[in-house]
Amino acid sequence: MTGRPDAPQDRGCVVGTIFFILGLGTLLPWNFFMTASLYFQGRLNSTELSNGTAEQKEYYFNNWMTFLSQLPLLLFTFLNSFLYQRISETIRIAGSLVFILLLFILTAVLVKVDMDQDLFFSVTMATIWFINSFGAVLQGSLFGLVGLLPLKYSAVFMSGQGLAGTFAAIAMLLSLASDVDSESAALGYFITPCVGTLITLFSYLLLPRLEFAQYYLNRSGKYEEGTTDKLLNDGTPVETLKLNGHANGSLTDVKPGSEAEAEGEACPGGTRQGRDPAGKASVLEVFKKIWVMAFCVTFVFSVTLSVFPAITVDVQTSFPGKWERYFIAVCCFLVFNINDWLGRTVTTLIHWPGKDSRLFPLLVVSRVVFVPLLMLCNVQKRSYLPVWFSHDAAFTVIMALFSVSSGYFVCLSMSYAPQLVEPKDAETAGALMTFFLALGLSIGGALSFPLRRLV
Ligand SMILES: O=c1[nH]cnc2c1ncn2[C@@H]1O[C@H](CO)[C@@H](O)[C@H]1O
Repeated sequence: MTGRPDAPQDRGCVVGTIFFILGLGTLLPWNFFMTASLYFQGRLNSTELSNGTAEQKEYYFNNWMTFLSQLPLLLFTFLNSFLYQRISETIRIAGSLVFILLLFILTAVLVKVDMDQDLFFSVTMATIWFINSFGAVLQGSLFGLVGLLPLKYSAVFMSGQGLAGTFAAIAMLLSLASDVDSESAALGYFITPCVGTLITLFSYLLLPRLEFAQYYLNRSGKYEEGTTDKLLNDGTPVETLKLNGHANGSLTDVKPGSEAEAEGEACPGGTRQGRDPAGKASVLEVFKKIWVMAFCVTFVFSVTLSVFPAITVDVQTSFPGKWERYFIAVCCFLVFNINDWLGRTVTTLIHWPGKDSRLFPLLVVSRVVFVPLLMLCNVQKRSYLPVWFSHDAAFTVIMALFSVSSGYFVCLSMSYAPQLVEPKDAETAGALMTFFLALGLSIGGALSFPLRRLV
């Protein structure tokens, strides 16, 4: 670690905490929305009387939800990689958060509104599409932003994302244990993300006021054109950190200079560079430098989503009785999310294998063994495969290793990628990696259908 004499410190880890909240805030809403799928299905599957005969219409809610969440995620993370420079970062991030907030308020209000099933289905599907479109722009932009900070911050951001899943799993468990009706549970599932999104929005707006964030986030010159570029482009330490105002005025009153000691971590490229849009590498050039990490994140998520949750939710406990009710919530969702979070969080301390190591992609590919291992657990109903691991403990151990490794390798891939390019291209690298993350989620989700049939 090389100290930089002119780098301000992240006093009290405020910037770290903000990025943790931003991570949490990007995934919390959608995780809660998915947890409420029983409420949606309950509203859609009640029997309706039409032409005098009772009729139950099949909406294939889960399939549509998967499709209409993955498609905009792929589309908008892809578009964001190319177009992010054309729309100001504040608009992309704050704007997405505001729309996500409004969509959740709408969903919460609809809990209390009686509605024709077809209309309810259409409104819900449109909501799913828009939440994920804005979520994609939000994530792509934040991964770009966090790539400009030292490596540790990517890990902190992803750790926040991991905690979102754990919260959703705990909420699921609480609602199971407390026997609340599906309407009240749904209200809780939609109001919590409203509050979460508001906190996230305020945290984001605080960022430009912090010296540490200004120092790193302005290195790419995203807040200003012209003068600062020339000031910073020569790569020599700058005594006075002179920053222009944010394009929309939110970055002002920067205290000149920094008396702080080095934060203890080097910035990605070691030299400060200003932003010169014309000097940025093309998306293809950036891809050529980060393709190994892009492959890794895609592969890790493809393996993870190919069995979780589609196959693991069908595992049955070897201890019938009261435990049966909680088994999936605990051993599938809680175990996955806690360990996924742990795996992400340790990368704030451990970075092994290194970003150029061949062992890294090798370990990522070797995670494929978890697919047969989980298929050989007590998945019911099954047609072809034998049960090798019928005991709950065996399933839990396999799940724990599967999810720790998922979180660990995803987090390292996402953190390493911006370090493989010049600082001016770190934002493009982060945005592009978000697309590959989404690609992994989609490939995994698609593979889960044939794999489930193979069990
Ligand atoms: O939109 C997303 N962005 C980033 N990670 C996601 C997203 N959706 C799901 N996961 C991640 O996929 C794994 C299984 O659910 C979890 O690690 C979760 O955090």
